[in-house]
Amino acid sequence: MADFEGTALLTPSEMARADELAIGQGRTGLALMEAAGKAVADAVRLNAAPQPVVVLCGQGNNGGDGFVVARRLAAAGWPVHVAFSGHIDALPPDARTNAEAWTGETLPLSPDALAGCAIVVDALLGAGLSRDVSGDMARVIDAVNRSGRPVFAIDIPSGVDGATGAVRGIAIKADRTITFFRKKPGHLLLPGRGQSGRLSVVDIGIPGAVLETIGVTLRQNTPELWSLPPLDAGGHKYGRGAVMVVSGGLLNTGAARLSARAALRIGAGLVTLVGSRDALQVHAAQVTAIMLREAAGPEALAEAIAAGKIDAAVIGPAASVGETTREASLAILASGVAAVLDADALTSFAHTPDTLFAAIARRPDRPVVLTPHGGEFARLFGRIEGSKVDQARVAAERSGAIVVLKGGDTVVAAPDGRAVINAHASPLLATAGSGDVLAGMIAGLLARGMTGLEATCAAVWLHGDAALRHGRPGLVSDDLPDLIADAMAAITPASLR
Ligand SMILES: NC(=O)C1=CN([C@@H]2O[C@H](COP(=O)(O)OP(=O)(O)OC[C@H]3O[C@@H](n4cnc5c(N)ncnc54)[C@H](O)[C@@H]3O)[C@@H](O)[C@H]2O)[C@@H](O)CC1
Ligand SMILES: Nc1ncnc2c1ncn2[C@@H]1O[C@H](COP(=O)(O)OP(=O)(O)O)[C@@H](O)[C@H]1O
Ligand SMILES: [K+]
Repeated sequence: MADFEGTALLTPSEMARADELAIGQGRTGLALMEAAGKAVADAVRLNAAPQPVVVLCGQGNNGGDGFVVARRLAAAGWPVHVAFSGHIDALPPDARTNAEAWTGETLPLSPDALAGCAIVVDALLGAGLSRDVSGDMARVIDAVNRSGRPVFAIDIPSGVDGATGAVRGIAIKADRTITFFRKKPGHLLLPGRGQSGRLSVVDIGIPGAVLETIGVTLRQNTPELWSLPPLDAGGHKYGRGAVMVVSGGLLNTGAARLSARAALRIGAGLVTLVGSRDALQVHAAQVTAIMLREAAGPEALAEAIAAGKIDAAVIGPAASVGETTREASLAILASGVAAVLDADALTSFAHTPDTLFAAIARRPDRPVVLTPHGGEFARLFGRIEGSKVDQARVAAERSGAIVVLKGGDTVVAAPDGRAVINAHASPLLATAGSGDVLAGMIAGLLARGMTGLEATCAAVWLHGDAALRHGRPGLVSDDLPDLIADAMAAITPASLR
């Protein structure tokens, strides 16, 4: 995976380390704080003509940034007051310096401090959030959220956990969040993403090189992380890879067909639906470019894989839960082709996850991708503590597979600990069958020869992009495969299409 550092996500403790490293290289904490406060003050000033602002300052360096914002807005002629409860003496040194430099009005931190202000700057809590918000601070946050006034959050909306995106008790609902150096997982994971509003990242003078020392393993999913394989002028369909999708039975064929259409659209050279004769008769009435092959039972599947020179297989969409799907999944895994296990294939191993993980471990040379939504994840992996990123990472390590923990904040994790958060998606995807499309897209890119993590991240991003392209209500999963072409075109230079 390309190492594009702009996509790096830093947990609050990694950010503190970045801060330390920058200070070790000659920056001062005070200069970083000044740059942070300036960036926020500039964002407020760009937004509107001067109007009354309240800056809510907490007891740490986030509050220190707030005092810088207050000073700078006041110097620019804006009416500003600060709301702060606590002892200036108890502030960390840089925050204290800035609190002492503030010569304007300071009110106690309470909902009354909002009176008469048109804009709120939230500098209550940032990376130092360490417990649930309660008491006076909770009351102020509640009053801000009810006030309807525009809120600029410094670093992260107060009350949102920067590592997990969780709301700790209560959190500011910001219109804009200005963070420093790099985004934090809590800006992308839900519900934190929803609390952050429009997010901007500003450079405050921390050198990018510190990322190498920190050893970042979490990134945001963007096209900078992967590239689609170029088409070869002399290429033929076999060179673009063959995908097999295992069909459900007579009355459950639609899901596999969605996967197959998606695999073909994303560029696999050949796609074959395999299943029982009666299921194939239904498919035959629906598909044209997709091929059909009768194969019932694990031996027949293995033969179909060999005969079709299959590169990647999908099993799970409406496959039915139980012995048949379990055995078919094991046959696919034993064959050594790249495999995407979705939906019923995952649930079929709910009581025997170790059988699945052992089958994956037997052929470590090829990628296996598991694509559970939250329910399927819990059935297969049980309860795992921590953030969505932590959970996906533990599951990937335990299973030896790339795990796609789906939802509005899909996390992709690899067994080696690399993980990616996807925020490029639309809630329109919460519709029956959209996961089946994703499974087919991943398989299509695996068949085209992309590595496991790159294929998976690319498919997740393009899947989200396809839904965003629909651009209006009423998306059904049948629409998605046909939107993939435009999604791919938008990131492919014309010369390579
Ligand atoms: N790391 C960096 O590179 C930089 C950090 N800066 C700012 O510094 C912030 C981090 O500063 P700090 O580490 O001092 O942390 P914070 O300012 O986020 O807060 C720490 C303080 O809040 C208290 N606290 C924690 N949870 C609480 C809760 N639920 N209710 C009430 N009080 C609570 C803690 O006891 C501590 O006193 C960043 O978010 C950013 O805004 C900037 O000044 C620029 C540079
Ligand atoms: N609110 C949401 N915002 C963005 N994407 C979503 C949202 N809800 C679901 N999705 C995506 O839609 C797909 C749904 O997959 P899944 O739950 O397996 O559905 P199905 O089994 O019906 O195909 C996943 O890719 C998931 O990440
Ligand atoms: K904040």
